[in-house]
Amino acid sequence: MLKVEKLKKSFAGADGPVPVLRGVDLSLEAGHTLALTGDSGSGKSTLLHLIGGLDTADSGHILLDGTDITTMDDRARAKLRRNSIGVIFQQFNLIPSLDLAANIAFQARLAGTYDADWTDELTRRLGLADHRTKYPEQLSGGQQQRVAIGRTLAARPRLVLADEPTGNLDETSGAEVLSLMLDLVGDTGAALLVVTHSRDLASKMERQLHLRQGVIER
Ligand SMILES: Nc1ncnc2c1ncn2[C@@H]1O[C@H](COP(=O)(O)OP(=O)(O)OP(=O)(O)O)[C@@H](O)[C@H]1O
Repeated sequence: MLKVEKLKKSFAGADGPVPVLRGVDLSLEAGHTLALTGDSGSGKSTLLHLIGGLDTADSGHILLDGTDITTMDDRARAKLRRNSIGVIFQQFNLIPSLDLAANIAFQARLAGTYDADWTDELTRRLGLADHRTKYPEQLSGGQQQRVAIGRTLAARPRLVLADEPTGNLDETSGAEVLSLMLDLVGDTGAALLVVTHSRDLASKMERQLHLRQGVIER
């Protein structure tokens, strides 16, 4: 479902462009999970942003179910992002003026895929049912992380991209949230790509790839 080919990306530096991704190749099938590890600054988040359509590559291809998103215009990419790709950021990005229930429903409503039963089930399974009317600032970090996961999965994306999804949680709640995320992703048949520093988290994914010096280590 996801195929990345010869992907390159540089950022402007004081002495000219600094290459971050030097030709990344990877693939991920529907219903499967993949961990991407690599040293700090190796380009993991950059790669995730490109796959998520949040930034554009210098060259190479990103195929989502056969459609090349690198050749799409901004509007088409935004639509694809809304309808097919779910991104879970480290910093939650919840909407402060919306309560928990509205935050969880937000993306699904935008995508036109809101399903009240599925959203209720997600809210319950994420252990958030008693907090529906609370606002983000009234929630703990772990609860906010679970809302961010719920919001993404409520829209039933085909591809879920997660950047350190348990980075702000202690070990026990991190493990709980991860196993819940794997169950929920399994239930929706989505593909999951997780960027992480944690070997433990990476080992819970079916496959692990390591990014080093701008390429996937073989
Ligand atoms: N918008 C930007 N402009 C300039 N340089 C950038 C930009 N985004 C990232 N970089 C640089 O690209 C490199 C890779 O950054 P990236 O955030 O992708 O790494 P990472 O592997 O996710 O790191 P970490 O594990 O620390 O989060 C870094 O050297 C960073 O400074």
